[in-house]
Amino acid sequence: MRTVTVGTRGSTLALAQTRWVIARLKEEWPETEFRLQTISTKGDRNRESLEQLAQKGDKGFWVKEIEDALLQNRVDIAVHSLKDLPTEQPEGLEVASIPKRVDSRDVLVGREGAKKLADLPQGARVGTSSIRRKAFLKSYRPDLQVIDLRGNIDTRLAALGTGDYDAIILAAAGLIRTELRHRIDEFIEPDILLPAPGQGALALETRADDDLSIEVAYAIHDHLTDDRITAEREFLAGLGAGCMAPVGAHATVKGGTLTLEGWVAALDGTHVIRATSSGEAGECADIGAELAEDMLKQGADRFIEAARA
Ligand SMILES: NCc1[nH]cc(CCC(=O)O)c1CC(=O)O
Repeated sequence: MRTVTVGTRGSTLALAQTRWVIARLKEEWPETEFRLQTISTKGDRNRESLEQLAQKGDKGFWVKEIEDALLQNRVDIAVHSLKDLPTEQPEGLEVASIPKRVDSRDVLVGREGAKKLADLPQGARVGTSSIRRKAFLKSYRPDLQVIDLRGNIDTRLAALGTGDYDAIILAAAGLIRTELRHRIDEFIEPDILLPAPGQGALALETRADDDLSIEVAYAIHDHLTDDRITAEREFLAGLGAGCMAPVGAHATVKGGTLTLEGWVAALDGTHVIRATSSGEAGECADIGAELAEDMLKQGADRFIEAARA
């Protein structure tokens, strides 16, 4: 029996999504043995300074050590939240497979009596560490106090219990995958809070010359998800931005036509540039690149620069 080692971070979410991936792979490859290997990343160890890491241009702080393990043959397939994976792969590695996406929306989890974004009292305290969520929330409701909230899902849910926050905003996918769907009070529609590029999707990364692992991973590839996230990520890359930018992107496909919506915001939410672009789903990369160009012409670069400074 051949053995494929699957590597991921040690967080509850990383483990849940990797167990799901292994179960799906096992269905496709019943004769293969899958071994789960956890790897700690800089992002796991430096929770306090993610913004600093991002500002130094250190984009891969959730994935670097896992990519090293791939390159050194310690793991064969790496499972990442696509949202955390830089838009370019290092030499020798590739994204071999994009499994079917779950819900890409952001959600609100509230305290007693604070169960919907629109119904939060004037000046309510909302916890999130994402500058994208912060900017879009301030644009929608300038009265809200957006307060920094870091850590993994368990830490953030626990913070809600301390009374320091009226509500927190998280990705639906993280709660769904860790069997915490019952904690969701509101799914926030993309016309209010446009999700991060790739949110709710996973990426299976392999060595570019490891044909066997590529074949194994590709068995759970989902073409529709791939078209959508390709458009979203090309948009992000075209803006010259990374996962810590005030940028949202969300693609949908209907009858072969892909529609990509993109937003770029000022950090304080006082300005949001919004645009959409559509075309044949097969042209997903071009649709993303064109939307980025369009947004840069509209002055989006000053907001991306401001976020970097
Ligand atoms: N940056 C952390 C991160 N990376 C992926 C997810 C959620 C799962 C996903 O978007 O696929 C989260 C947590 C969150 O944003 O609430």
